Amino acid sequence: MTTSDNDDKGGIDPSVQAELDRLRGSIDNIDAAVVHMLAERFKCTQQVGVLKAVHHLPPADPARESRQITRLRQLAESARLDPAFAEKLLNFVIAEVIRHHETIADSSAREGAV
Ligand SMILES: C=C(O[C@@H]1C=C(C(=O)O)C=C[C@H]1O)C(=O)O
Repeated sequence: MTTSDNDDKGGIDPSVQAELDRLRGSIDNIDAAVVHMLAERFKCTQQVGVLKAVHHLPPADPARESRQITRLRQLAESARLDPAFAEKLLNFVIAEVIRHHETIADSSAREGAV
């Protein structure tokens, strides 16, 4: 990017705009895929939450999480993604899943008490 990429009216050079639009189109597609993949993942984890509540298993499984983090860090390294970022992202998602599992377990316990 140089100052010559902007015209006198402060607009963006059409070829730069075209490249920006192309890249942003791909970013939008990737974001949509991420949302759809997360939605599918949460559909599965909700079912795991019900299974755990019915069988009185704890909402969190730290041993499983630790295996997932090891695996995801390796995948991130081979994909040239920062492994620390991949770990943070997984922990963020897992924390939300555990919160859901706790809610499912609470409502299951309340239903059992009726
Ligand atoms: C989904 C599960 O429950 C929790 C959530 C996990 C996840 O989101 O990947 C992993 C381990 C558990 O703490 C599970 O036990 O598999």
